Amino acid sequence: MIKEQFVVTSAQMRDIEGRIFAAGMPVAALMEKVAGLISDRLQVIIPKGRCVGILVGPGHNGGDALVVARELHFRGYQVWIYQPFSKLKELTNQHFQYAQSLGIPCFQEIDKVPNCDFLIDGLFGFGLEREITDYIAAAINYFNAWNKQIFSIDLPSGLHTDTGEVLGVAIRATQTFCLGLWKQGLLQEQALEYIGQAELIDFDIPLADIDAVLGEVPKIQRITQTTAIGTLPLPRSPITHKYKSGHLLLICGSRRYAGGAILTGLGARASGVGMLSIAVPESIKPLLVSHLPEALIIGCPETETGAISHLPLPEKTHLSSFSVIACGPGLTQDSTPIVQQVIESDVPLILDADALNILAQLGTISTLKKRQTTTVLTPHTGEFHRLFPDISYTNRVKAVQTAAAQTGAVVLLKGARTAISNPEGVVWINSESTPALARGGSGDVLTGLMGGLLAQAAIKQTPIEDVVATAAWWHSQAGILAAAERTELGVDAFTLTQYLMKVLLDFT
Ligand SMILES: NC(=O)C1=CN([C@@H]2O[C@H](COP(=O)(O)OP(=O)(O)OC[C@H]3O[C@@H](n4cnc5c(N)ncnc54)[C@H](OP(=O)(O)O)[C@@H]3O)[C@@H](O)[C@H]2O)[C@@H](O)CC1
Ligand SMILES: Nc1ncnc2c1ncn2[C@@H]1O[C@H](COP(=O)(O)OP(=O)(O)O)[C@@H](O)[C@H]1O
Ligand SMILES: [K+]
Repeated sequence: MIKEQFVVTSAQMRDIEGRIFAAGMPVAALMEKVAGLISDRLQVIIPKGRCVGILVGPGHNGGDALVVARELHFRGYQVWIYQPFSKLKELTNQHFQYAQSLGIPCFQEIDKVPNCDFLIDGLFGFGLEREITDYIAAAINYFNAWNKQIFSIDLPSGLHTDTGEVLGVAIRATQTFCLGLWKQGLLQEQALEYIGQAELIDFDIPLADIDAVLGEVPKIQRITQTTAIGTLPLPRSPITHKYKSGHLLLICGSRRYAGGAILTGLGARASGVGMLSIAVPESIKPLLVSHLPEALIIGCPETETGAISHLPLPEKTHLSSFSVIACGPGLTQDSTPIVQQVIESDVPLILDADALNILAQLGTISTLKKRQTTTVLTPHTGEFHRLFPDISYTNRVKAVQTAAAQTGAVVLLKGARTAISNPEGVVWINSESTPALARGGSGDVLTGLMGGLLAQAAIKQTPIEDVVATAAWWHSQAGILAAAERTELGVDAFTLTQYLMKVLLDFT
């Protein structure tokens, strides 16, 4: 595990830091080390000599900010301090006294602070536990209204460390310097607009202390390039053959949504899967053949609305001849029998889009209870709510953990920060993506890509949730790459499929 992978709650961070102090590291020394690292980063970002306003809170977040204030002051920046609190923690108070003794202007009244272009937010860190109110809330609104660059220490002040919820009001940061280990709240979708650009400031927390605190609880991890690349079916064995690289069956599409079937097929193609079969209604079979000549297109009998009515598999090729089945994109809700059939099969299964809506109608938990093999659900928030009406997804980490535990499935909740959990509560969070993906069809691409990767993973016995996480990472990295070359408006789902391969060229 690399530092960038760990994700902690405020309680876990408190325990980890507690071990460091108990081992003899003086708190003041750690504060000096941490704030020194932040000062170094800021001196690279903020032009020399500029005016910098330091917002100081009552706890050690404020202590960090005061050390930063002192360091920038000595480096020639025009520093002032806003510190409206009457009761400061001991160490914070000492730093405050020293800053005043250096002649750094300090203000307690908000309307006295001079204007400046850069603010350092050291009001609250992972010690914030209750709603921010009255004059502190007013101050945060006041500084947000300046629309200047704000650099937050550890977390934007006002965000709940674990859920990312805004506790009354929160600083809208341009950049957030997260200290030591990623806080869970920074990886939650609802926090995104407050965090700005987030980066980790590593202050050499010993792995032994991390393991001692996180060891026994289910891991909540951040997907990184390292973890994702490590799960890819690369390099290939020189003596492999097409049946050793998995056989994926996609069941998708309808007369109304032919495009969804094509996009899912193209996502699967990009995964490198050895054999690809795609079951679609007979009437759109020619279309699929023309887009995916390498795939075996199975034309299915269709309902009068043009949905798949059942699989016409010839006797010899029954479902269990496939490594994985991915079912759902573009099916419409008129294809319940086929969804029931695949759920009742003993083949590893991905359910997406309309297959999820049908599953919700059939009864999520009761229907899936019968399954003994791998099931992956890939809802977006709307589908999630239909599947699990009683699970709140304010804390998306808790939401996927609960849904996975209830169903025994791996649950991927799509969004700006996609979260994945296995039934034991092991969570992956995809912390890098792009709003360019927020377009119809990009989810279909993910389903195909994921199906292809899972079909290949069966060979390597890779944990299912690791493969699902790699698919989410690969998919969003392709979106990021495409957006960089074509802007965030230029990533339609078909284009996205064309960028999937470029990602690997960049990273392998
Ligand atoms: N552990 C370490 O030594 C290290 C910590 N580090 C740094 O310290 C940060 C953690 O420090 P922390 O624990 O002091 O908490 P922090 O967030 O600064 O302040 C919370 C204080 O605010 C108060 N308060 C809370 N809610 C409030 C509200 N709504 N409105 C008003 N007041 C409110 C509350 O006081 P209370 O009123 O509850 O007595 C509490 O004392 C961490 O994020 C990192 O930046 C690093 O330097 C590494 C070494
Ligand atoms: N704001 C966003 N930022 C980053 N990724 C997003 C955002 N909104 C949606 N996505 C991603 O785009 C895809 C949308 O999938 P989905 O909603 O299923 O679309 P569709 O069903 O139309 O294919 C998902 O992978 C999701 O994670
Ligand atoms: K802060």
